[in-house]
Amino acid sequence: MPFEVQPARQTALEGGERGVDPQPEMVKSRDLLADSEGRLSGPYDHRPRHAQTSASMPSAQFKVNDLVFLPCPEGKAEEGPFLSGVVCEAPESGDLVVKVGKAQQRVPASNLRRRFIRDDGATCQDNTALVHLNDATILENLRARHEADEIYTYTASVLLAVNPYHDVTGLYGEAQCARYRGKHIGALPPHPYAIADTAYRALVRDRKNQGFIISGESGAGKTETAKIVMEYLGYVSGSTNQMTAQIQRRVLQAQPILESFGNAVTMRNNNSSRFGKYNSIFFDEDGTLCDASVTTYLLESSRVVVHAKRERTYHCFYEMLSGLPDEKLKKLHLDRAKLYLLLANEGQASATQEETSEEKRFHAQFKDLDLRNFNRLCVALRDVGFSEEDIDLTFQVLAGLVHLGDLSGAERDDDDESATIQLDEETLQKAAELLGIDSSELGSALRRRKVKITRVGRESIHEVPRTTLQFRHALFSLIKALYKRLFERLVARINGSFSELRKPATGEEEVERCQIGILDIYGFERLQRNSFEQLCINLANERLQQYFVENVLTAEQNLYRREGLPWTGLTLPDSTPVVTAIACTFKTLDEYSQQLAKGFEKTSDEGFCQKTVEEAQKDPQRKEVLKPLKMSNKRGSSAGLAMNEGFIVKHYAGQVEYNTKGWLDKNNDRLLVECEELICGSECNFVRTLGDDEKSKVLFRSISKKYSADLENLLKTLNQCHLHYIRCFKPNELQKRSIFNDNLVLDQIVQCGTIELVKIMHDGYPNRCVFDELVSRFRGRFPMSA
Ligand SMILES: Nc1ncnc2c1ncn2[C@@H]1O[C@H](COP(=O)(O)OP(=O)(O)OP(=O)(O)O)[C@@H](O)[C@H]1O
Repeated sequence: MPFEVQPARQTALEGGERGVDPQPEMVKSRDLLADSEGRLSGPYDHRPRHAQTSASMPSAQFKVNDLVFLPCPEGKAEEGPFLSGVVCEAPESGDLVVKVGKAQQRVPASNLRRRFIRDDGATCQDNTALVHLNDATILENLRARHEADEIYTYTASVLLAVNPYHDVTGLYGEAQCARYRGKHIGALPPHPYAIADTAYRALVRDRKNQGFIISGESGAGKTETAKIVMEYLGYVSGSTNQMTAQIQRRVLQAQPILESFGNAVTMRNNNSSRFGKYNSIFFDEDGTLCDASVTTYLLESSRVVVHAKRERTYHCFYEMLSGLPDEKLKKLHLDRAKLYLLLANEGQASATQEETSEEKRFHAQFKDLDLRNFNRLCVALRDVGFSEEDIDLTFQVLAGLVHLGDLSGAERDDDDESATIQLDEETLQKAAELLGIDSSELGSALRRRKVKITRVGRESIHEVPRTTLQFRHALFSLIKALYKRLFERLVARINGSFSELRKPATGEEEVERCQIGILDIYGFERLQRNSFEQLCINLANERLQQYFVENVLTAEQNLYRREGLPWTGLTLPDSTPVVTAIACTFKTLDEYSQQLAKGFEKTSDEGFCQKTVEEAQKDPQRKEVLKPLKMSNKRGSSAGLAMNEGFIVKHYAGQVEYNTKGWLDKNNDRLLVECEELICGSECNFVRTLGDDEKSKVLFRSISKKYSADLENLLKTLNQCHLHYIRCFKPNELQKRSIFNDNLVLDQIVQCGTIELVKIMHDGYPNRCVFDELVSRFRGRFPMSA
């Protein structure tokens, strides 16, 4: 190499015996981590060193008084995954004796992890700077930082964020943005502002697209972190003119709209995003914000009609009921105090008085928040350019859906083939009026279905009563389709509002723009009942995890090999078998959904499930990751499912049991023809535009195919960006501050590949620069002769 890049400063750890430090207690931590000028080593700021990262160490490597972690004995998991102790006896071979509290126990060396306590009690801002690197010390570091409200920690270039579940004073805002502006990573405590600043400077300097992948479980803090990043980008890109200021405001104001319509209270998060989103912010050649857009992915539309106990449907419904003034509610025939079926949990149609009171109490806790968020939503809608009429129409459609939902408790005497469903006429009228649909046509479409009968070569259409199940299916499909399209309409309006602000074309060539994309996508899900939506969500997580492995971990190892560095390599997780298994599952699902749409009576969810499992078992790779349900008894699996009602997928983040009931239908984007005709024929312009009047009367349009294609497009977009990763962690399931559940966090650390990342970054060369880039940046400073 003609120009050698010096690794960063050497630390005192360097050069010691591999993995053997001087007696930790006797060495000042400052000595260990300081360079020759006494500066503490921080992120990107240490030479490669080879600490032990795995638990398996020979006993000879331990000495008496060494601090260690040992795994918590089985059955005591609630105490956390590790116990801390100190070595009291270290024979050359055989088990060591470790003191834990007052007790002593014999432990094989391979079960021990080394521990180190700094004299000053300081934590590490970058996990790669930990003296001993293993899962237990990373966990300890994150816990100590979380306790001190230092919620951000680097792992080389990846930012880890542990949700504080409260507003940490002084952490954000303009003064903090100003502090981070123009500073190198590591100059200040870890922060999303620092990563955002790095991305922005790289965009301006190198004219290269930048991307943020923000990942983590539900409730880990992805959406909040995405907003923090956007806030910083808005700040740093300045508001030099009115248009920029307006775009900035709209980018930020789009978020409450998306949250009201796309987020809901779930068991894991009171503000859970039930869709994925990719926010793109465009900058012109001077780094001024000039445009923005948002792309959304697969809204969980089933939540509009069913949600579990102690969960809610989308916020906007409750916000509307809490916030609309009385006279507007009256016009929409809504009663603030009523518990509507759409807004209550699944069992409400037949709930006892006690259950209804409990449900009301559950909803009451969100009342004030709903009211505040209603006002926030209205301000945001106006800021983004919605007229008062548009806002009223949006609530009108929501109210129409609420009344439609109230029809869902209707029953029919299914023993009498000629009987039709008994619908409450007043409710039907209210729904029809608000949606601009003729109430008798609405009633008729819900009560009867059209059947094509061919006799002696002649086709005729007959109407037959729907069974209770068929009625509910038609009603729910109508509600889901209208809500999903309303959501898509809002997203389109938000995007349209950015283009309205864009500079009018001057006839000159469009300026070259670069973008920063921020991906906030639903985290891995393993619920009590996992359906089609969870498989889609988990596929996205598999693909993104694989992307991370390939683009960060594998790329890093390849670079070391190319540069001729001594590197033994790590075995990295490979998502390919799971991704292939899901792709094959979707293919089979499409075949079956298509057949169902065409009216093949024998096509069933069970048939699809059976074929999926059978096909997987024939393929040596797929059968390792997609398995039949484990039957705990003859009747069903542990979750009570029968053999052909589901399957198990072994994801990188754990094993998930999927329930395949209803998938053939869920996978079809086309609405029943009778219901589609109602929307397209509405007297209300706004509702009519929500119709899908595709002329080709195809009966099936695959949701899984569209979703997979969207996902691949997203990955292509990410491929064109320089990526920055933020991994969010959830410290407890209770959504409470100051609780750090070690087991829960350790699971997340392991699942997201942090251990491998730390190992690679720590043992490798965290500072590097491509030779050509270096030359071009510093050319001006070289002597003429160079
Ligand atoms: N940096 C933060 N500061 C304060 N509170 C936070 C922060 N990050 C998250 N929270 C709290 O945690 C809650 C959940 O965060 P968020 O909605 O961002 O999670 P998520 O990962 O996007 O979840 P989901 O996948 O369910 O949408 C927030 O409503 C907020 O109360």
